[in-house]
Amino acid sequence: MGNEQKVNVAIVGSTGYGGVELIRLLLNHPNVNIASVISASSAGAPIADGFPHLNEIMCDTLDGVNAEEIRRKADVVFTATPSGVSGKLVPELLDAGLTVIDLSGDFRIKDGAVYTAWYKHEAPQAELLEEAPYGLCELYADSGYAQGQRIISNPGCYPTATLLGLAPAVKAGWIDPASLIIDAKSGVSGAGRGVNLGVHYAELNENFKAYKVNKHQHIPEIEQTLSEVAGTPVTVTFTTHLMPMTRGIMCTMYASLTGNYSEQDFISLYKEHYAGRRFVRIRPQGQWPATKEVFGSNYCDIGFAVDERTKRVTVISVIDNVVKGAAGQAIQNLNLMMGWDEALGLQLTPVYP
Ligand SMILES: NC(=O)C1=CN([C@@H]2O[C@H](COP(=O)(O)OP(=O)(O)OC[C@H]3O[C@@H](n4cnc5c(N)ncnc54)[C@H](OP(=O)(O)O)[C@@H]3O)[C@@H](O)[C@H]2O)C=CC1
Ligand SMILES: CC(=O)N[C@@H](CCC(=O)OP(=O)(O)O)C(=O)O
Repeated sequence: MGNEQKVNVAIVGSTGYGGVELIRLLLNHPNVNIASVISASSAGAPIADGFPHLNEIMCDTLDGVNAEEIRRKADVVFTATPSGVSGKLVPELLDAGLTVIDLSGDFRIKDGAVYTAWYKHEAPQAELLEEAPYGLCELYADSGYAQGQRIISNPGCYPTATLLGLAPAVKAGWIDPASLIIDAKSGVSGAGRGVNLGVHYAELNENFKAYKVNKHQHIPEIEQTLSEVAGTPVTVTFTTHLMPMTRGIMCTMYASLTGNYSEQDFISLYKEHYAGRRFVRIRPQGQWPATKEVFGSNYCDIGFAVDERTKRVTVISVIDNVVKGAAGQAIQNLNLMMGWDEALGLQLTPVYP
């Protein structure tokens, strides 16, 4: 495809971890031209000044945040901006005629009051919350949710790993939705590029800590989708931990079985549920995924253990938070929105070792 036929995209928040990963992935996307990389704080500087790994790969200068200027250069814009920022910026971008894929939490929760209760700031307008489909590709692609949309809300990193790991069993009625416990761990890049004491090297190295216990903003996002899948309100116990590693999320999830289902039954159920979905890989019996096995890729790997003694199943789900949990899934959403193969630009083998 010649450059003139490619879709021109812009990235707001291109100096953050999500934005810079979008750059890495989109540079290899056959149908996309990165027309503008945008920064609120460093406009005018060459992007490679702050990111020397882009030297001689990307010579662009950072643009400022101006909806009309973005529209002059691009058709689609990724907003890899903090929650609260996206909620205010996205309406301006839509008014300028742009199509938006938002990576923040601002458009995921469909009830504005619930959003405000968890995120502690005002929700975007209700019409936009309703308009923006929740882009969890493997759960909704068959409904054609993305095609023709002018805004898609990209799921959160923890919800992606959790929902892909639990939805098929909840939908099949094999686990009691009242019994769900999710023990989640993330690498520190999940907290973004900003510096604070909690992510300081000396605080995190050789350490492992829980945070936001029962207060994490991803709880309502997880409950919203599981309730929809179960057809009944679902609440979850969800505990997040920080791991001394850069990338990766592992969710270890526990649920009570509603019948005598074996590990092999779970493997068959999930393989059927995700048939044709290339980014979900179901592990064979007795094999549980590790974060390194998806590092740098758009895969979500899932494994199971059934405990006949306790009548519970343990589901283990891993993703790379920056790829499947953010930039990779956002590109998957772009592909679906454009009617392209969902894997375009995303056929990445995990980095190993
Ligand atoms: N990191 C991850 O693993 C994941 C992140 N997300 C979500 O994606 C979004 C981006 O996350 P991440 O990249 O990690 O965050 P970072 O903190 O690394 O980057 C955020 C970027 O937003 C830009 N920004 C801040 N304020 C404004 C503003 N007022 N207007 C325009 N741009 C602004 C900043 O750059 P500058 O000042 O140069 O403009 C910065 O580059 C967040 O909403 C996050 O919650 C979702 C899933 C996973
Ligand atoms: C390790 C770490 O701090 N992770 C972040 C994930 C934030 C995120 O992705 O935020 P939204 O999806 O809500 O936009 C956290 O736990 O808050």
